[in-house]
Amino acid sequence: MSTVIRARGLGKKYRQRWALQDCELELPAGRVIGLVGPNGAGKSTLLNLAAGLLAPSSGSIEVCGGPPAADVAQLARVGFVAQDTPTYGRLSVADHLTLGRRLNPGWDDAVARERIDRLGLDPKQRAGTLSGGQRAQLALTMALAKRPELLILDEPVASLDPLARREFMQLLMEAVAEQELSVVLSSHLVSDVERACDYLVVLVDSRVQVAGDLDELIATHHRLVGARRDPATLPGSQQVISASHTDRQTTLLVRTQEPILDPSWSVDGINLEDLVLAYMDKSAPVVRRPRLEVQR
Ligand SMILES: Nc1ncnc2c1ncn2[C@@H]1O[C@H](COP(=O)(O)OP(=O)(O)OP(=O)(O)O)[C@@H](O)[C@H]1O
Repeated sequence: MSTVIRARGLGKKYRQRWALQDCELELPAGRVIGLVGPNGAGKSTLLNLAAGLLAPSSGSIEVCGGPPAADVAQLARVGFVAQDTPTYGRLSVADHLTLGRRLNPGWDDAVARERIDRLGLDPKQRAGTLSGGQRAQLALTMALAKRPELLILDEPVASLDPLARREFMQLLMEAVAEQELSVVLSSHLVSDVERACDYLVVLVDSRVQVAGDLDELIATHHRLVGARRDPATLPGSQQVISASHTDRQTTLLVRTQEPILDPSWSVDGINLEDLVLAYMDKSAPVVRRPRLEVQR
């Protein structure tokens, strides 16, 4: 398995406050990786470090085998769409493609034109007069036409309506099917991750809580419901991620590779939303639990 992003003890501090801490990641190439977490968790910070727009305060990060944005070749390997899907308001759609062609050695003009055509964008229209959804699509088209090895998307659909969001994700998934591409996509919408991603990283309060293959994570996490019990009495092979109790009943979310044989538990599978919320719960004090949007 080759690695597209490798972080070792990575941290970023703004003045006295850590936005990202002790980050250890080994993200596999050729996957669509969902980076999920509540507002302020550190997602943009991690993605900006990966894009080379920020320098680490501690540790190191490697992208596509080298330091981010270290030279022209490294810059060409990575396509980045920042959170506000930036475009040049006074330039037309066609001007954007000309700019892309001049700035990027591996630019694929056929891909860019075909996508603009398919999206029904008028090449003469200024980017400043496009709708939010069209601007996001233009930014994605620019990033894809670079033919990057890694595409980094920072909450690309956050400001889009559900239809524009779906169209954006559709275009992305088509591109992933057509090009050999690794994608890291941040979102606080579980539904986007569910639809698009096959690998998950959950980031809460500046720390990575869990990272892994999505199917494997879902298969190894279970909800246990039974008579009230101290979670500390569970076998060592069962890691308790979250626990809640009533007077008589205990509900746990546990991670284990092994079958749960204790007949006193009723055992259920979980979905992605349960998984993400459990890891948020695990890291957050009850009084200030972070918010995660679950939109369908
Ligand atoms: N330039 C900056 N100066 C000071 N603090 C910053 C700066 N950028 C981010 N932060 C802080 O770092 C923390 C992480 O921010 P970051 O933008 O990485 O989170 P996020 O998970 O992307 O949030 P969101 O989902 O709201 O975009 C937050 O507490 C934020 O206030």
